[in-house]
Amino acid sequence: MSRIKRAALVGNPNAGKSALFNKLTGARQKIANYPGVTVERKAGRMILPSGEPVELVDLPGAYSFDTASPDEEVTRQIVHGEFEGEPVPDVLILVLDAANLEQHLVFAQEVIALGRPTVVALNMVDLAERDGLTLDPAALSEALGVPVIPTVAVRSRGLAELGEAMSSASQADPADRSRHLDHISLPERRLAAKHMARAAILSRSKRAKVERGLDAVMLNPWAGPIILFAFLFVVFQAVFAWATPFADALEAGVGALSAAVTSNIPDGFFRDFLTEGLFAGVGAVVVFLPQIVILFAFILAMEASGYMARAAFIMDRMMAGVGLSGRSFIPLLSSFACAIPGIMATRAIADPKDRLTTILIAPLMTCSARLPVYAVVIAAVIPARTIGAGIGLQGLVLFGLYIAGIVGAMVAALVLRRSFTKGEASGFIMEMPRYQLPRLRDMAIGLWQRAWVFLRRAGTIIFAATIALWVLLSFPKADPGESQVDASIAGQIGSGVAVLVEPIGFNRDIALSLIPAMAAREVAVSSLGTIYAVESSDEDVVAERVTERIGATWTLPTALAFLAWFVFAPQCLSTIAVAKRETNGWKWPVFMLVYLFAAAYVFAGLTYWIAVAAGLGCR
Ligand SMILES: Nc1nc2c(ncn2[C@@H]2O[C@H](COP(=O)(O)OP(=O)(O)OP(=O)(O)O)[C@@H](O)[C@H]2O)c(=O)[nH]1
Ligand SMILES: [Mg+2]
Repeated sequence: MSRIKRAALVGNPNAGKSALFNKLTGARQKIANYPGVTVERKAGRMILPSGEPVELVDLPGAYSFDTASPDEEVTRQIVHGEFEGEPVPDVLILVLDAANLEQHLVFAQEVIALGRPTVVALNMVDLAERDGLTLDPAALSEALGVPVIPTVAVRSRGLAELGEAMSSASQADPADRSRHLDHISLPERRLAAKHMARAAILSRSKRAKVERGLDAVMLNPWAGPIILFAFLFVVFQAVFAWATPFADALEAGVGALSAAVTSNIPDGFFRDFLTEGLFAGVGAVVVFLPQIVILFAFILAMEASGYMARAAFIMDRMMAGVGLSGRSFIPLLSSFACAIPGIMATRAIADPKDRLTTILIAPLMTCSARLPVYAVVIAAVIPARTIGAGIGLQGLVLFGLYIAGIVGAMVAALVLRRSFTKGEASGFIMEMPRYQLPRLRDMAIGLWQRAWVFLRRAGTIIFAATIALWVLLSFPKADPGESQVDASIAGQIGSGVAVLVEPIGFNRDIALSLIPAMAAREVAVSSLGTIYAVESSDEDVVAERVTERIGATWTLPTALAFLAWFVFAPQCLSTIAVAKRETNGWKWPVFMLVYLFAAAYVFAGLTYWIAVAAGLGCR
């Protein structure tokens, strides 16, 4: 008996490959309802019903083996056994969207023509049923010459049968598989797909399509953008309004812990480390967990429902205006979470210059690491009141900062496309995924993963950068009456840097916080927390909240300039590292650093001087 060692999931984008992969291996790969989610190979272990272990590889979706984009190239190489260090898979699991059969059968013929042991997972049969389709898997199997197993990946339906079919497929006689599907042209494949789909669909009820009605509104050239804009507006209102009670509770918790430490641990190095470094510093970032969770709840719902691809479609026209296509929109929207997956997602963009431009502007999209920075300053200097119709002023300012990032990105793209990455905008074709209600379980897992990422950052990079700063702030010890910050090594360095940033309205504390914040943006908040705690430790044992100190010591022009700085400043080492990897060298990441820092300096300066000129400087 021949044993299967390796199997690979292939198929069109958004067929449900990763959903199947997760169920078969117990992994938690990202799945979302738009094409181009998976951009690199991921391996996991599945156990066949016979007890045999198999290495299963999840691949990026592809439309054809005539590859256009870097992610499709990975799929082509692995399936053809050309991927370095990876033997050719023993069995291919060809995943088809049952509700989109005709389109998916075009690439399916190319896969089957390879003549390798293949099993078809006819996935999403639940959606096909919802659309009123009755399918005949046997007829499809007959037409394709390979076994066809109906599955519903997200409900684990059909998995055992799929496993059985994999075992027998690897044992089938190779002669059975020669279907002579190769050497036929694309138009011929399209025609054959049409016939096969017709034969496999037994009946099609005339059920009214909810989708079409919905899309008539969602994709309408007038209503579409208004709905998208309104949706984003609600998101940022919610980030402030809904999070407040939770954030307050967390803040009280951190305060109570700090107070408990102060009263139970004797005065000294260790106590200062806990209260000034850990609670005042790292704690100042952790309290933004509720905001992060709310933001991600919206992003995940947008991804799962199928609205993400609609948003890309709506934005395509505007993107074309700056020389990009709607293709760039999804990587850019992913960058709202974090620029790293955003930059990775550009692998789905075929045109190299489109892709490079998108990588270069991705850091301008407001990532979730900026949220604590924005939120802390907004809470400190913008009054928490409504400006009528229940619209919160703080949420409005936050929304404005996100818009500033988007506008900045568009202007940057416009300039880049006429200079460094010159070229025409390429066309945009994307299939619209079906609308689906987000599944609660998937949402919960997604939120948990994001919360965990945030907390892990707090416990690692933010912790390390803050503690390093705290140590530099604590030595040498100040003489009585002298400020500890002024006396410390960090204070000396801060005063040096302050000379550079004073023209744009930054004070010494800001200058000081910007240096460790090169590691990650949130470190600006934890650093300010630690700086203020060190400064106030004599009078006030329990650290004062950062927001109160900022409100009391910064002028409004300074606070606004600080916000403008963070719209542009590329303060994230990991983003630079990923940009280096994805562009194969240092040239573009260095370019990115230079242009973004220059923009940050200019715009922070402009903001400061305009605000001062407008008389906002008076308290
Ligand atoms: N209703 C239903 N939804 C499914 C099924 N399988 C997957 N989905 C959903 O379809 C969407 C796409 O699933 P993915 O697993 O990300 O698709 P993929 O083939 O990996 O897509 P790419 O990585 O872009 O190539 C997700 O929103 C899934 O939750 C299914 O059998 N039924
Ligand atoms: Mg996938």
